[in-house]
Amino acid sequence: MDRSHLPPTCSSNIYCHGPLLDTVQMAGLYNDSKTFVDMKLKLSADITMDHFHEMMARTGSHPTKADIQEFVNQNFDPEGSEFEDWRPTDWKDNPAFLQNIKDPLLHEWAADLNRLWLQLGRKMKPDVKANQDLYSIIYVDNPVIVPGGRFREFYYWDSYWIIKGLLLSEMRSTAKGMVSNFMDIVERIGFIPNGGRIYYAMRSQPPLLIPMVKLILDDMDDIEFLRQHIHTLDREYDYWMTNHTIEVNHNGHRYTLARYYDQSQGPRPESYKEDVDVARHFDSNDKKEELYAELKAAAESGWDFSSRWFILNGTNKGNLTNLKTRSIIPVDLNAIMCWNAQLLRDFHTRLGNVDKAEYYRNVHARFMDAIEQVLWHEDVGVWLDYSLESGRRRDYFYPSNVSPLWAVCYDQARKDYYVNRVVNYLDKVKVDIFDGGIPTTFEHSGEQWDYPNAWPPLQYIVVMGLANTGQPEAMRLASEIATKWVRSNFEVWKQKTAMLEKYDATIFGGLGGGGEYVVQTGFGWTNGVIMAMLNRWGDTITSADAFGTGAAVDSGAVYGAHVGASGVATAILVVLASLAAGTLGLMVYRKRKDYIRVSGGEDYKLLSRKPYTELRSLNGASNPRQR
Ligand SMILES: OC[C@H]1O[C@H](O[C@H]2O[C@H](CO)[C@@H](O)[C@H](O)[C@H]2O)[C@H](O)[C@@H](O)[C@@H]1O
Repeated sequence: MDRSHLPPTCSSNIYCHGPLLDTVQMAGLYNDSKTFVDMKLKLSADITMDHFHEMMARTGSHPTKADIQEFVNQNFDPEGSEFEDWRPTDWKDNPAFLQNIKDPLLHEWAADLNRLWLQLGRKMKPDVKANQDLYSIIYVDNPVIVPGGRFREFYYWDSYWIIKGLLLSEMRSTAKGMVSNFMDIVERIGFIPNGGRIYYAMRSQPPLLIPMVKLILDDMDDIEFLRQHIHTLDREYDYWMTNHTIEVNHNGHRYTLARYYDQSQGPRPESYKEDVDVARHFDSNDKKEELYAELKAAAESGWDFSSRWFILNGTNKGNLTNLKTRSIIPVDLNAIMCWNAQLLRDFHTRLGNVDKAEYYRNVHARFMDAIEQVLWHEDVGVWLDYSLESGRRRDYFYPSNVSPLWAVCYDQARKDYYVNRVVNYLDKVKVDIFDGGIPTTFEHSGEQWDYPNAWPPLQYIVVMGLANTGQPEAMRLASEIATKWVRSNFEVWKQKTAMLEKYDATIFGGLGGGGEYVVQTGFGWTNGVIMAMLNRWGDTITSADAFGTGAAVDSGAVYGAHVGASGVATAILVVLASLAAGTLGLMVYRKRKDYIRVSGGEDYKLLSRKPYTELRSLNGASNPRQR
């Protein structure tokens, strides 16, 4: 397909396309390509371009790395220059959900996580609004909680779990402010970009704004907020229906289903060199542009990158040159679209908009049917992604295969049947054999959304999807997975005093890795997911099993086994052992709290006795020139 008529990733000839971006990014000045595109211009874009042309003329268009570094130093301020100090005014140190957590170590940890919001808040300087052209950050009125590390701006789908956590922390005005920002952005841009930077403005991320509003309404029941923004929610949904759906012919019927897509030219500015290097594999400009589109569509999915989007001879083998994201119908995106339609139906019903409610009832029914007919597989007992290339299912394990449970997009009249089949499926693929959580896939490609990495949002989708069915076997499995996840995250916290964006499913307390940047700390969605799990299972999860090992065995199961085998005396011993381990652990844990680790680009650095307030400035100093 000819893509030459498409716009660049944004109009800025500094941050999104053109010779300056190409020259600086291809010089590889920084360990992380995102560093440069997050820097602030010292002077206007025009003057900066003049300086760039002068530098090119002076060097005969062959500048050395030192020339380019000098040009950047003279014309740009470091990344992070857009923020001013901000302490969330609604933060409190003892939100009620902490009382649900019985284990003393986990209780203390949850209080620490609550404190982490103070490090992850970002408020823009007024100058960003006045001089937007000098910045790549997209101006928003209200402060936001960011994921952390290199992710200094809002991220669309991350915000769902961040808001979940904020509401547990009773930071209602921060949570509502973030949702208000999104409403404003939909009105200004027409949809929500992948993240809060102009270089993300031609692609989105999994559409979770409508579920975010549901979180807000469940917490505050603010019908006026809903009334004020309902048209914006309609608009966001329309954007996805218009730009991301496709007709699928299946068994003689036509179904409308959603996929990730891209409508821009060029590499991702924030990973420019990485994309250009992969594109060298292709000889024509058209083929390179096709690759860039697949890379950007994969980034839109939130799973950047994964063998989930590889198609090679009909399989999921291969590498980034085999990306075919746009040719795959993903279960989770369609489950979310279906869920959104149901939520919009409910919202309009509450507001008395009968016609709109009826419209969304129809949309929801069509998604339910399409998901059932095209994505559900009776013989496998689960939903599977679908390849538009082959017209066949992709029978590979992904946690997203069970996302219709989370989104409640299956026939409720046959709930027990679906839930039993899905529990059997999870049993068959042995999701429970991993010590550190559920892996993203079973493919070891080296990409970050592949084996052995385990990601917080995926654990949440599986766990809450199972738990919310109310079916005993599903709830037992949910509590088992949640216990394992909490303990493994806690193990990392004990070792590094850090929450990570991803972990290693195969190792209890293992760190995630792979992909194109080092594992990041912070971390917005990780904190939100742990808080949600502790809130729900805090009365039963213990930080270690009865033997104090923290091994990935559900404590309830261990307790039950002992009661069955040796009677009440053993049970009492087990409980006493747990309490002793908890108290001892708390003492050790308190001692360790003098240390904080941050990701400093290459690896963890131990920074002894740094108070939390310094963490933010340390995180902001990831520019090598500043170290
Ligand atoms: O810079 C590379 C990519 O980084 C982001 O992706 C990862 O972090 C996001 C923030 O936590 C998360 O939403 C995403 O699922 C991760 O894979 C960014 O979203 C990508 O667009 C970007 O290319």
